[in-house]
Amino acid sequence: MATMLDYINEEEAILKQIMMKYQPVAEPDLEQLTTLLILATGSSYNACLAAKATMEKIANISITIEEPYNFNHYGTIPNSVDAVLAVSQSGKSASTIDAMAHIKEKGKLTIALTGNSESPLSDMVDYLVDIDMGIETVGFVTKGYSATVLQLILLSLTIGHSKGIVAEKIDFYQRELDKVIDKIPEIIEQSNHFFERYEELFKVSSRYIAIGYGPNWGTAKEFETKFTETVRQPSQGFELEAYMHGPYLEANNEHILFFIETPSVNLARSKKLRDYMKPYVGKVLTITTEKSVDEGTLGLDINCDEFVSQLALVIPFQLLAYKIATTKGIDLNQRIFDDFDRILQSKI
Ligand SMILES: O=P(O)(O)OC[C@H]1O[C@](O)(CO)[C@@H](O)[C@@H]1O
Repeated sequence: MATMLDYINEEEAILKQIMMKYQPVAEPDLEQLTTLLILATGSSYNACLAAKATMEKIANISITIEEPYNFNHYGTIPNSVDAVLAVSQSGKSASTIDAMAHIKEKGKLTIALTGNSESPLSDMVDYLVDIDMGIETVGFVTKGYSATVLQLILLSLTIGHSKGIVAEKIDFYQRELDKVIDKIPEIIEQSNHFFERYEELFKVSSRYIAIGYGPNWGTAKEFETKFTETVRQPSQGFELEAYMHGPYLEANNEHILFFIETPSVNLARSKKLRDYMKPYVGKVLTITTEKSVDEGTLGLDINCDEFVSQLALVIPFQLLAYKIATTKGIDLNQRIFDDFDRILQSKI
């Protein structure tokens, strides 16, 4: 039976294959695109949040991401929206399918990004992008998450190309993406060592928090989803400034705080919060694309653009989720809440 770890180890090959196949083609449908509404839930929502700032920057577009169920019941589509993109790795999330069926009637350009070309989503839309990540049988998705982030960034390169955005920008991002993908095996190894260093602490910890900014707000939210699904103890991901508006008041010595950092105008603010919080929590750990400066830092040492750093920085959290769950004695192959989908029908 394939495990989460098997899929984490496949990420480099899958992402490389996606990069190799990618050709920026000008799509007439995407030429006028300036405002995009995205519908996605769970890890797919987090992947969209992680890709949002990068897509906006590359393609000169503005993006809003909505939870499909809420949007379907309470949302409205502003006239300014040019296209609606549904993202679902399995293609089976009922809320995403239902919302898209309604949107179809509104006459907007519809796009789907899914790993399931047999899904009803695929037939429904004007423009289909295959996540092209092969099979992932483990519900706690890892390679599918990373492939979704990459495909979203590549979609923005296609949009940018269709809008006539200069080729240098496309070349630059393709090179940056290749650089990060090449580093994946090393990141997995570094993350393993980091886990071993803190295994005894992780084994007994009961509250986990991750704080990120920009594209890594999405990484923090994916940490939250992954830890909740696997470690099954209170875990929350916050945007840097949002943590300072209430959540810090909960801090105590049972908390492990992960700071997700990469060079940015926001780095100094993250460091300031990190230094402030240190005496009030059990442990402050940093996961950064920079070099390690102390034992509490997992420094990936990748000199990459902030807008592709989310592809690197999520991998330690995927690995830690698997390893911490395992060291706590959780058997991730053992299905739980087996009747959930039958009763709640959140997946078709
Ligand atoms: O991307 P999909 O297939 O729509 O799934 C969304 C989410 O649903 C779940 O499978 C269960 O809620 C999550 O693990 C996943 O992130």
